[in-house]
Amino acid sequence: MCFPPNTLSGARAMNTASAYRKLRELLDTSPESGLFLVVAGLAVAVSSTMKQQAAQPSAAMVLLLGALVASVGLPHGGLDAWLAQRSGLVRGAQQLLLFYIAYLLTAVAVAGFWLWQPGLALSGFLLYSAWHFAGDWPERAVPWRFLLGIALLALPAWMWPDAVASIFGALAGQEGRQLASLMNAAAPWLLLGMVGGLWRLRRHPLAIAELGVLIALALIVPPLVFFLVYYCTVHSLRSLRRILNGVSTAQRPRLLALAGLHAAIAALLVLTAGFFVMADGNNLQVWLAQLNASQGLSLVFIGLAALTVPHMLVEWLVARRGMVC
Ligand SMILES: CC1=C(/C=C/C(C)=C/C=C/C(C)=C/C=C/C=C(C)/C=C/C=C(C)/C=C/C2=C(C)CCCC2(C)C)C(C)(C)CCC1
Repeated sequence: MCFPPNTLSGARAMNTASAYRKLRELLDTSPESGLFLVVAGLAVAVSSTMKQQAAQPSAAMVLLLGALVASVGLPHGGLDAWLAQRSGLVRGAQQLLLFYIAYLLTAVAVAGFWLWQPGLALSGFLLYSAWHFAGDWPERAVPWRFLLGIALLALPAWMWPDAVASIFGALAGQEGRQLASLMNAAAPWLLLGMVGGLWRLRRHPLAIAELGVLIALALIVPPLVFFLVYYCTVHSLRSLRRILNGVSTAQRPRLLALAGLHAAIAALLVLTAGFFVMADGNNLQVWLAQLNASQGLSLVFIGLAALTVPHMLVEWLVARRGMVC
């Protein structure tokens, strides 16, 4: 079919305008996606100068990891007690106290299991994280949700085998290194399956864009940078936004303060537990001054693994009562 030239350019302009309007609408409902795309672009630009040092995570990188996880990542779990109360799972002060005790005991049990069986604990952590992270997108069918999450976590081990082996080695010794090489071998096949499964998200262009950028990010930037960009922008902020969307504007500052308070307590508890396990008779000041990158990684990731289990349990119990989190 032929059009006079001015009709064609008019049609093109209308298409561009409506695509732009659609993109604005999508980003308005999911502002963290816009932030993620910008931060991901910056991470790619910066990491081109970082590649060599990043093979072994440095102390500075681990310090940044700890600071960002504590300040941006932890708060999304800091509303678990509030969610439990709001959904009716927990009623009254006595049940709230029991909730806190159960939450802490579950976290301590996971950390204890990690110290006893680090290889198994790391494998379990990767599996339940894969399930948990895939919940950030609308895919709900069990095999695809697992595939999506596992592929995302395996991708860094493909292009960054040494860095991932050294991180997993710090977390679980030789078994951790073996797991990294298993993930390195599986990553291309998982990627193939994941890309093949993306058609299931065809009605969600923003989800496809995010996953496409995440795949590129996992392959281009060092593993800890990939984790930080995804975890802090997409995972944590999305989870907070979903909760805050369900309350009035007036309630939001109080909820954010509550999330921050719980995050600070959780970070302090993880540090205290780390001190008791790792200090080796040193006082707090000496222990903190001597903390190396490998111990810092253990503190952050074993701490996260321990908190993730009660966090996921609360999410599951609350979702069964019809609440979004
Ligand atoms: C409520 C409460 C509280 C709080 C809580 C919280 C705050 C929580 C949080 C939670 C959370 C916040 C969770 C998280 C999660 C996370 C995750 C799940 C992660 C994962 C990761 C991974 C899996 C990674 C991997 C890797 C590596 C390691 C290296 C590189 C590569 C890669 C990336 C692969 C407390 C205790 C105070 C008390 C009681 C109650």
